[in-house]
Amino acid sequence: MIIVKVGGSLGIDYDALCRDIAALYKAGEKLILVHGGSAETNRVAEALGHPPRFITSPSGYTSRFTDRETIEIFEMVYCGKMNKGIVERLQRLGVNAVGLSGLDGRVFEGKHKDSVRSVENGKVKLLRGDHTGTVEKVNTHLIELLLDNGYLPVLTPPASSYEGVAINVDGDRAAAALATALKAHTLMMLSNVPGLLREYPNEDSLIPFIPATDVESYMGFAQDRMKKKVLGAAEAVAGGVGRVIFGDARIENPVSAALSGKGTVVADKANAAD
Ligand SMILES: Nc1ncnc2c1ncn2[C@@H]1O[C@H](COP(=O)(O)OP(=O)(O)OP(=O)(O)O)[C@@H](O)[C@H]1O
Repeated sequence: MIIVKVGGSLGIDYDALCRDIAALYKAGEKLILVHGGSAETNRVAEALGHPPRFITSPSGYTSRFTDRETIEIFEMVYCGKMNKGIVERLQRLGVNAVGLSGLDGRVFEGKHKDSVRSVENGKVKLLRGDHTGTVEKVNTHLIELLLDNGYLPVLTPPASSYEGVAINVDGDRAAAALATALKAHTLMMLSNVPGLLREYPNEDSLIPFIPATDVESYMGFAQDRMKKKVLGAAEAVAGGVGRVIFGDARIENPVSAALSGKGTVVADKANAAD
């Protein structure tokens, strides 16, 4: 089982990604696709007159402040335009893809965090009315039903809170929780960079390998949004996933390239070249 998480940053080639996924699926590979949609959400939010607001937590993680209006815009883009765009591409390629958010069948569940701490001008502020959380539970039953019947699940945030409220969750960590729950041998996180860069944004400074026992010590190379990917990778390998690969989604055959070892591979030495 391979879990492919593709981001929503500018430059990602969804046509190339879907062609590659369709070929692998037809060759008998069991795959699940998880996707983001951040850049398009920012664009639509601006156009609707409700521009995005990003906050930095005291521990240095960046996230989107998600009030009720923002979660509705988020759903329009992630569950609507992005999810159906990918499902349509896969259907055209003859793959019976089914698009679901974490709310559907409560595939992704977690605790609703209504207030969040944000560092602004050196001061910590408490902001209320946030619709965010972290995936704590993955309900694999619906996913297994789909996989067992030949469908390819295409999943996206938001998740469901335990009370059934939509919550914005990080897609990388949701994919890590899914890979752990399904005991996937490979989780890949594809984005608009070749992998984890030692000197971001210098693309020649790619870190090719990170030992699974030592992921946290590479956290210092990741800035802003990349931190969640490194955190998700650490969670996945700690949860028993064989290897995590940070790969490039701007290229032809992005999944096959990552499978062949391109990008940053996080694994025990033994699993690195599965
Ligand atoms: N050391 C680093 N190596 C590589 N990328 C880095 C590094 N530090 C920061 N980044 C940034 O992290 C970004 C990837 O994270 P981002 O969350 O934007 O991607 P995504 O997964 O495509 O988005 P989405 O939230 O829509 O799923 C890169 O585009 C890059 O700008």
